[in-house]
Amino acid sequence: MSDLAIGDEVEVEAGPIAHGGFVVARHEGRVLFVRHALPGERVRARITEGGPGVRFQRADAIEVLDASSSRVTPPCPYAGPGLCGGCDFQHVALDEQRRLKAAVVEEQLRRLAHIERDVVVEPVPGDTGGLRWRSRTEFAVGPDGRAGMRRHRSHDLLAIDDCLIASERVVETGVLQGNWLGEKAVDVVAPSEGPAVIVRVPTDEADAPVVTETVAAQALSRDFDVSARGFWQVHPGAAATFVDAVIDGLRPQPGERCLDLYAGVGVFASALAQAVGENGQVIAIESDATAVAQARLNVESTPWVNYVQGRVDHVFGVESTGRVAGSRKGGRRRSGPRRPNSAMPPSADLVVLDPPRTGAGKAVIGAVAALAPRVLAYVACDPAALARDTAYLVERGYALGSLRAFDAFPMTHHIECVAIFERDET
Ligand SMILES: C[S@@+](CC[C@H](N)C(=O)[O-])C[C@H]1O[C@@H](n2cnc3c(N)ncnc32)[C@H](O)[C@@H]1O
Repeated sequence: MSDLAIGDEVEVEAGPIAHGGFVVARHEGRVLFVRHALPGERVRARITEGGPGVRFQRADAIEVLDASSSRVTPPCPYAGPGLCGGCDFQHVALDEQRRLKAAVVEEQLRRLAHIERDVVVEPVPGDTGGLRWRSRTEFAVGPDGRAGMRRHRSHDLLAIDDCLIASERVVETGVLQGNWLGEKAVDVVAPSEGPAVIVRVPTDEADAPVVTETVAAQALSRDFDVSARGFWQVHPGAAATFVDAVIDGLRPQPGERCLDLYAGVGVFASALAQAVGENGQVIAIESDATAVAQARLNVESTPWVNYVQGRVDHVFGVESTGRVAGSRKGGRRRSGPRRPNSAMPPSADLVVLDPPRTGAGKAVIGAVAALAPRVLAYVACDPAALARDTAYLVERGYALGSLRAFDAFPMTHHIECVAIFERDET
């Protein structure tokens, strides 16, 4: 067993890409998760986390001894070992970033759901070389009041004078030149319409303005109001792309009953409402009170959408195990019987699930499957959560149909998938 300590340096051969954007390497039997390396490269890696006796350690590739042909000079001067914790793929050619992300989705599906699938990662329409796409960026504030980025897995602040993935409109607010002394962070939002806004976090968070975001999808073309601190896809092309992928996969018919779970301000609920018409029904569930208040206004013109505020597991009358997004660190969900909310129907034709990174979980998947929908669309920002929930859906008699993967977060390891599940009639 290796007894490497933090700060030690070793020469290693970089193996395959892993979930989280690291490559897997081995040193004297110990697994190293190495940042800033590419599969097949020989690198000098410095241990950054984990000491003797742990199962794996983290490391950063501080020198490339034998480079991959897919390696490029990072466009951003703040990307690299020990620097900004944001972008971890700036050293990778854009096409190869997408191949690596595809490999991660394939590997998670194989390992956690026992499904073999070739995945192709598509660019989001309108993407310009993977830079200047981020319409919402939260900057940390240092003790001197300057806004910047945190170093990887650290509270240390890196002062920056530009962020190449942030939209020009975000940077042009002057946020990086301002003095934000006394704030924990500043959030800058460049909505589809109106000027970019700066929100101080957390002092006047409660006063975050409402901004307008426009979705120009084939399935839907309209504006949505959303709090500047609320959830909205950060790539300007993403919301419309996901709406179209979901509607293409579900093929809603007039009069159908749909559920939109983890519904945010109503982007999928609204597209479903339009597709099923006034003889149909959409029940949308969202836990965040501000998002629900905005959603009710956003879907006002389609009164056949019923918004229910609450946690999806509680509304279904089940209790998920595991950590809840936003709960105390390490907190566990209580277990015990609950009653489903009276708004819950006995059956549904179509279901959209768009959970946070933790996924929906076995209990929610079980409750959804019990409604026997003919098709489900699962919008996933974490391939491991998608693969786990896929396994639960397969156990409940659903088969994975189409799977589309989108590069909605270029220059980072993150990816978004839209998976379609149909009842397995075989
Ligand atoms: C990935 S976002 C999707 C929002 C929306 N579908 C969209 O595309 O704009 C996940 C949403 O789930 C909400 N959420 C998180 N945990 C939840 C839970 N347990 N029950 C209901 N909503 C939850 C969040 O507030 C957030 O709005």
